[in-house]
Amino acid sequence: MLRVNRPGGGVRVKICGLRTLADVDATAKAGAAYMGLVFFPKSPRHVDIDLARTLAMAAPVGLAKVALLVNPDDETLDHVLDQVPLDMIQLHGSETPERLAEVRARSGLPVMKAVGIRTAEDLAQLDQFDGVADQVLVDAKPPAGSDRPGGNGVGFDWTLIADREWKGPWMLSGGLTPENLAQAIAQTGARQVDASSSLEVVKGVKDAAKIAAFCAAA
Ligand SMILES: O=C(O)c1ccccc1N[C@@H]1O[C@H](COP(=O)(O)O)[C@@H](O)[C@H]1O
Repeated sequence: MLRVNRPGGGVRVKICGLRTLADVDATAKAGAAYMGLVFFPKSPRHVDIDLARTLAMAAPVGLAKVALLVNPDDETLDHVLDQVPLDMIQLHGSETPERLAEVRARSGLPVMKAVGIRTAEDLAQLDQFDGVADQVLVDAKPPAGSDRPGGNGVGFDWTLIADREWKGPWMLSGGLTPENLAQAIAQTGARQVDASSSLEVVKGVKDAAKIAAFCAAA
């Protein structure tokens, strides 16, 4: 079975939804590879441009700064790119492969595309982006009634991707916790993982001990 993003070391971690300098510090100290900044006003993890810039400027070398955007127009994209030093864009809306290519060209950055999975029918979406996006973020579909496309703390049936042969790099997310991470990795073969909700004391407020526990579990 071919698994492309298996560099041979440990599993790389993304901690998403950072909102304070203490979060950046905890994420760096725990050994995460990526930190995510959420630019989605309906999210409890939303950061405005000034805070995002402050947090990104505080990231040490080796901690990649990822901007999470949902169906951004060019004006929004340019504003974020002009103000915040970034290493990657995460598109978490209903962007098409064509829009992804535009965002990559406009930003000059690698683009990770989130795909929501609930049933086997959703795997067609993965086929659309696997090997096309610089990374695919394999997330759970939001539950009915949610006002955001991710960050809901829900998972999906990992057996749906257990035997998949990947064309490009990918990352697993959706309801991952320090407690279920080992099983998620064993079942899917993921070499990169992303979490947000389970690492909070209340929505939008990260906990350094939980961040450390998640990275240790990875
Ligand atoms: O975190 C959010 O609020 C958010 C808002 C809009 C789109 C995506 C969001 N978060 C991403 O969702 C996944 C799963 O998060 P969780 O661990 O289940 O809470 C994660 O990749 C976040 O980057």
